Amino acid sequence: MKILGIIGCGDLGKQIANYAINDNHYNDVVFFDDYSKETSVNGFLIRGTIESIDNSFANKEFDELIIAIGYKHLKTKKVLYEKFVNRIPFGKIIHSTCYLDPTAKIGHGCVIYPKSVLDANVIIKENTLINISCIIAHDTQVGAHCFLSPCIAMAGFVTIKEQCVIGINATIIDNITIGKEIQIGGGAVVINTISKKGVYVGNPAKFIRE
Ligand SMILES: CC(=O)SCCNC(=O)CCNC(=O)[C@H](O)C(C)(C)COP(=O)(O)OP(=O)(O)OC[C@H]1O[C@@H](n2cnc3c(N)ncnc32)[C@H](O)[C@@H]1OP(=O)(O)O
Repeated sequence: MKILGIIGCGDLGKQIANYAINDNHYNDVVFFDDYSKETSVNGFLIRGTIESIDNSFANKEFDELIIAIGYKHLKTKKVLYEKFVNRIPFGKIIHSTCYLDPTAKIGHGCVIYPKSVLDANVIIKENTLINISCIIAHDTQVGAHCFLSPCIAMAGFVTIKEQCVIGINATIIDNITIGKEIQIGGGAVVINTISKKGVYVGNPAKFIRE
């Protein structure tokens, strides 16, 4: 009996719970949430707030943790990961419909949604979420605490640093580096390395604001 603890019982938490159970990664899910007034969500117990996580783990109420906090709050997602990583094991869900080359490495706390493809030597660092149908080509690295929206295409030897948000259907050509805390808009085409923090949109992707 393996139980997943999920931080955040919103839409993202519900999706991850669905994959956890219906794709056979865990036998049960419990939630921790600071805002919900409910006692359960979709039939899964809300055990308490984030403050109750340590006690709950000590009482063996769950085995592994995953953080379901969305792209607007990646800093919080990082802070929570760092708060718990040295005392509670983080889980990982790679949906069974994904293709992963055997050389690809996925960090703890990651969730890879259905039909994504991760080719040879891809590295996904800890606590990162990859949405449906992303294509990540060989030798590309995605940093910790990132959020990749659906249908992103990344060519080979791309490096994405930590806490980046990549919008739906963005394309990133090969040998590009995207620095930390950068947001790429939906449908953008990134053809140059980007290091200044901020939001970039269009084809070719250009800076629009901090
Ligand atoms: C499963 C899921 O749902 S996962 C989530 C998927 N969602 C996404 O991928 C969302 C991606 N988000 C975007 O593309 C957003 O438009 C952002 C974050 C890039 C920008 O949002 P905002 O800061 O609110 O920008 P705003 O809407 O004010 O637009 C600013 C300017 O940039 C332009 N712009 C905004 N987004 C884009 C875009 N994706 N491509 C091209 N131009 C864009 C606007 O037309 C506007 O131009 P103007 O000043 O000439 O009128």
